[in-house]
Amino acid sequence: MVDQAGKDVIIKARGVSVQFGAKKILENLDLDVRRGEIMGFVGPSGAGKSVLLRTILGLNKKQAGTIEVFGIDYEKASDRERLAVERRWGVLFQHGALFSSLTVLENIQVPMREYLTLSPKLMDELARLKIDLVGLAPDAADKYPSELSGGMIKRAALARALALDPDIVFLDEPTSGLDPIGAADFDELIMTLRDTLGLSVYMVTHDLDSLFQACDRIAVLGDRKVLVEGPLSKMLDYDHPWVKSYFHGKRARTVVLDDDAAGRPRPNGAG
Ligand SMILES: Nc1ncnc2c1ncn2[C@@H]1O[C@H](COP(=O)(O)OP(=O)(O)OP(=O)(O)O)[C@@H](O)[C@H]1O
Repeated sequence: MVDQAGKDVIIKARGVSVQFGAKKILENLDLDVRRGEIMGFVGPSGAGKSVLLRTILGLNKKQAGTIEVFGIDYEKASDRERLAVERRWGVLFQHGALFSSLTVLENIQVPMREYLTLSPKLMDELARLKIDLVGLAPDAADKYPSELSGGMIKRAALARALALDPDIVFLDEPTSGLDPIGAADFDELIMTLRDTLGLSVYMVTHDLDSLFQACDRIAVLGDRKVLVEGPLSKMLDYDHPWVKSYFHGKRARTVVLDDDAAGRPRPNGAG
């Protein structure tokens, strides 16, 4: 699948509607996510960012529309096709969601046990490679989640999301709860993974720093659909009350000014 710009599209949603009882959350929503990009999803609280993510993953039912991931309509797919799709995506749910009774190494091996048939020795080796990939020290392998800092939990959860070498990872508020330095480090890691592995990243976030620094494109959810999507420069020019107040608000100005002070170029032609 390629879009009008000739880019390879790995998630294509058309006319998606989701409601709970009488409450419409998403209505006639269209979306394209391209291969190899970090796409950030923002919007007011309750706009449906998590609902959209869960709907793409097949965890919520939709009332109308189609969603194709890697060209496969997950809802209509056979068990075999579903399995093939699930092996190509990784998910980092909000708050990390590691199993507290398992070590980091064992957590990372959960998807391996579910989807692959590997020897214990090979699984250990692979899990240790993932631990290294996300920048955790080797001794993190034998620690339990309760022994880790917030930033380490996020990295361990990311290592688990990467366990099957996915083409795309879904991240739900990955930097929430991290201090600014920890959050910036996590963003750096995500960008490195995109660059080195060609990973596509679907990231729900409230973090303006992440949007300004890490995202190639942004989609704003509001009024039950994607209000606007594109690079940051497009968000900055977009005439909608919420988009304006978010991208030109006091906090956004601080991010831009901090960037200027640090002499770093702003990505995507911002400002
Ligand atoms: N399983 C469900 N049953 C009923 N209502 C739901 C369900 N899941 C979500 N909702 C409702 O859908 C709306 C959108 O929720 P969602 O969590 O997607 O918002 P969000 O944009 O992710 O918000 P936030 O930024 O606060 O995380 C909310 O009103 C929520 O109460």
